[in-house]
Amino acid sequence: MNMAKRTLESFYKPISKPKKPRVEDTPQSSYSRHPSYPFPIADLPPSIANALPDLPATTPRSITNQSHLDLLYYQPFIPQSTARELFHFLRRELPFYRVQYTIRRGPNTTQINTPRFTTVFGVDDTSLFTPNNDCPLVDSKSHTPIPSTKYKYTPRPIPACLDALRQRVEAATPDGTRYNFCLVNYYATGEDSISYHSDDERFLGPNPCIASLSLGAQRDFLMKHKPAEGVDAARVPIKMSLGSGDMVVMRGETQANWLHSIPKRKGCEAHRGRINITFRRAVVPGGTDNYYNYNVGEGKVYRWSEEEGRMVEAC
Ligand SMILES: O=C(O)CCC(=O)C(=O)O
Ligand SMILES: [Fe+2]
Repeated sequence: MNMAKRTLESFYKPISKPKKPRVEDTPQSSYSRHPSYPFPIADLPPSIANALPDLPATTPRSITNQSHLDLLYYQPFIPQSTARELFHFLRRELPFYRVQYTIRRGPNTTQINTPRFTTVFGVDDTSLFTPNNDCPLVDSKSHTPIPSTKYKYTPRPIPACLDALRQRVEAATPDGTRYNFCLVNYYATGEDSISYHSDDERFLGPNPCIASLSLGAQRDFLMKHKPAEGVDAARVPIKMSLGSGDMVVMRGETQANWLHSIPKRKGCEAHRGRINITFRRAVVPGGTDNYYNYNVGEGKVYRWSEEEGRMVEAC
C-alpha cells in the first residue's frame, strides 16, 4: 500500500476487509427463460458453478451385497459448503407444486395429497427441445414439430442450473447413462415423506439407472426387497442416512426388485428442509405425461419466501 497517499484520518481508521457478499445479495445476471416456466429460473452463481468441475468429491462405494441390489453411494458427491449453497439456491429459485390427484379402485375413489413439494423438468427420448419458443419441441428423429396433442402437459426444458448438475452427474456415472429428466422433491419438514415405491415404470425401459442427490437436512432412506419367494418379509430394511451432498445411484435390477422410501421423522433435523433431485431417462411419451401429472399437476405454483421462511403461493 502507498502510505503517502493515505490521509491521517484514513490512517487511524481500522482497515476493514471488504464484506463477502451473502448468496442472497449476489446480483443475478442471467436466467433460463421459457414460456413453459411460471417465472425465469436463475443460473447458478459462480461460487457453485466453479465448484462443479471438481465433482464428485469422493469415489463411490458400490453396494451389491444383497440379491438384485446394485447401488453406488457417493458420501458425498458434493462437498458440504457447496451443497449447502446449492440447497438454498434451488429452494429459492425453483417453482414447486403440492400435487393432488385421485385414484380409482373399482367403485372407490381416494384423493391423494402428495406429502411433499415437487417439480419436474425434461422430455422423453422421442422429442427434443429447440431454442425456438414458437416451436419448442420437435420429433427427435424427423426434427419436425410435434403435434400439439402429443402431450397432455407442456414439457419444460431442464433449466441451466439443473442442467449443469445433470452433466456432472452423467460424467460421473460409469456406465454412460444419459438423463433427460430431472425430478425435484422438497421435504419442508420431517412431516413430509415418500412412501415405499419403486421407480420401475415401463416408460424408463428395463433396468433403469437413476441418480438421486440429497441436499439439506439429513433423512433416512429405507430400502427393502419386494415380496418374493425366498425373501424373508420380516427382514429389517436397509437404512442409509443421507446427508447433504450425498448421492445414491440405483442401477441394474434394483428398481425391479427393491422398494425405497423416506419415512416421516421427528427430532433434531425434522424442522429443516431437504431437497432431493433424481436424474432419470424416460424413453416414451407416457413417461413425460406421468412425470408432469404427478410432479406439476394443475394446482398452484409455490415459491420459497425468505421473509416467511416457507413456501408461499407464487404470484
Ligand atoms: O427423496 C429421496 O431421497 C427419494 C425420492 C424418490 O424416491 C423419488 O422421487 O422417487
Ligand atoms: Fe423413488
